[in-house]
Amino acid sequence: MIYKVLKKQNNSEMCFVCGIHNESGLNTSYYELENNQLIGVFKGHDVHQSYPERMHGGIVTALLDETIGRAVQTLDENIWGVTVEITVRFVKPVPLDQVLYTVGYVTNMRSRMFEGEGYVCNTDKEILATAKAKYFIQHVDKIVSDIDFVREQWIYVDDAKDSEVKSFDLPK
Ligand SMILES: CCCCCCCCCCCC(=O)SCCNC(=O)CCNC(=O)[C@H](O)C(C)(C)COP(=O)(O)OP(=O)(O)OC[C@H]1O[C@@H](n2cnc3c(N)ncnc32)[C@H](O)[C@@H]1OP(=O)(O)O
Repeated sequence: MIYKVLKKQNNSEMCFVCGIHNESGLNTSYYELENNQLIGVFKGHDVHQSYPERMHGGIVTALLDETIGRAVQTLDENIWGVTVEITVRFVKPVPLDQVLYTVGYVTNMRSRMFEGEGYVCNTDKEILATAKAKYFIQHVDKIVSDIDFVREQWIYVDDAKDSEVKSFDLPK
């Protein structure tokens, strides 16, 4: 299925998954899609490996955690959460040095918690890992208390290549 991009989400300064200045991180770019799903585009490198040529499962988990957690902002950009539970199924090895997608969406929204699901796939639409996760909703000033995170470290990155990113072909 092909889904149109509605909006690019911000990046952070130093988050392992989306931090633009985290040199060991994945530098993931996130786009909100027309079906309320969120897609992250990333590429792993040798610093992210477990066995040679495959991404570490903990890093795959971090990707899915962040992607599902961010997906809530496709519904309301002022909702922030912290993860309380995540379950991951590693379906196939996640390769390094190739562009891959991580997709997340909310499945259940309540007043203090939300739940969601997600997956990692390759550009041939093969699913490599899936996850379900649960988040506790908190005000961003409570999650990050010593700085104004949104004002100081939540950054819109206007990458030249973004204007070419108009849609994604996904498995579901
Ligand atoms: C930078 C880029 C950003 C990018 C954008 C954002 C993307 C986010 C994705 C990444 C997020 C992370 O990795 S966050 C990092 C990992 N996660 C964390 O650090 C969370 C650490 N845990 C905590 O801070 C705490 O446990 C809290 C805040 C979640 C809850 O503590 P608390 O406030 O003391 O409250 P507590 O009484 O324990 O629980 C409150 C209620 O929630 C329920 N509850 C608690 N845990 C669970 C649970 N697993 N499953 C069911 N229910 C639960 C309790 O039963 C209780 O219900 P009742 O009895 O009141 O009914």
